[in-house]
Amino acid sequence: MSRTIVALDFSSKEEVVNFLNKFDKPIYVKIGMELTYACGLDIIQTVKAMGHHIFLDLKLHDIPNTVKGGMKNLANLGVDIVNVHCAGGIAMMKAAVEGLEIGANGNKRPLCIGVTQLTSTSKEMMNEELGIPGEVMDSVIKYAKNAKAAGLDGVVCSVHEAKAIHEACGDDFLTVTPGIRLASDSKDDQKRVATPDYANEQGCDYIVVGRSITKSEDPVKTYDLIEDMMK
Ligand SMILES: O=c1ccn([C@@H]2O[C@H](COP(=O)(O)O)[C@@H](O)[C@H]2O)c(=O)[nH]1
Repeated sequence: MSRTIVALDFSSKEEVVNFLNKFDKPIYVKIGMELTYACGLDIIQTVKAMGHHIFLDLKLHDIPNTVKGGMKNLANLGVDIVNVHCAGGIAMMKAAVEGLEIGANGNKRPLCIGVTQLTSTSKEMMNEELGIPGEVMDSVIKYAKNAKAAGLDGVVCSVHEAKAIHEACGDDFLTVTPGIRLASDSKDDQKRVATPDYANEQGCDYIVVGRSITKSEDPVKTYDLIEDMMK
């Protein structure tokens, strides 16, 4: 299966269908808050009917009981991955997994991963604005270990932390890495960025790519180029 997850950060079903119609094979896509808030969860069935794999990126972050209830209702949508913010703590992450297991009712549950430090967070921002001292790496590793202790299947992190996470949490603990840019791209709002070849070198399990593909002149060509770099 493809290790490139394309972020469908669009605001209408029409844009999504036009974009996906360019591809002649199933791909892995990410449905986040922009698309969900515009189209509702029904968009999942539209994308699934086209044969694509789905990472539902709603980043749940609330008290444990609320996250458990939320996950119970996300478990049966047929998506492959869901997520929470690790900042919600171990009890909240455990509740997320419990909710998924209840909702899946004996069927295979979606994988659940935790967002560590957002790839738009720099060391300066983390230290000064968020009040978390030290290196981003240390905070990310702490969150990853908590996620593993809570029974999560992996984390969202930047490429720069993926290798250390595998060392700390094991090779089968998933690292899903956004903040991917081609050498010629601008960084936009992302801070901890890397190229697809570097992601591959660092052993990232999946990369998440949005604008570099969706805003490219030829999205399929750019997708294929990125996929080649991940081989
Ligand atoms: O730490 C994170 C967590 C999630 N994202 C999401 O990934 C894509 C990246 O899009 P680009 O256009 O390639 O920057 C986007 O949907 C984010 O919500 C992230 O970037 N960083």
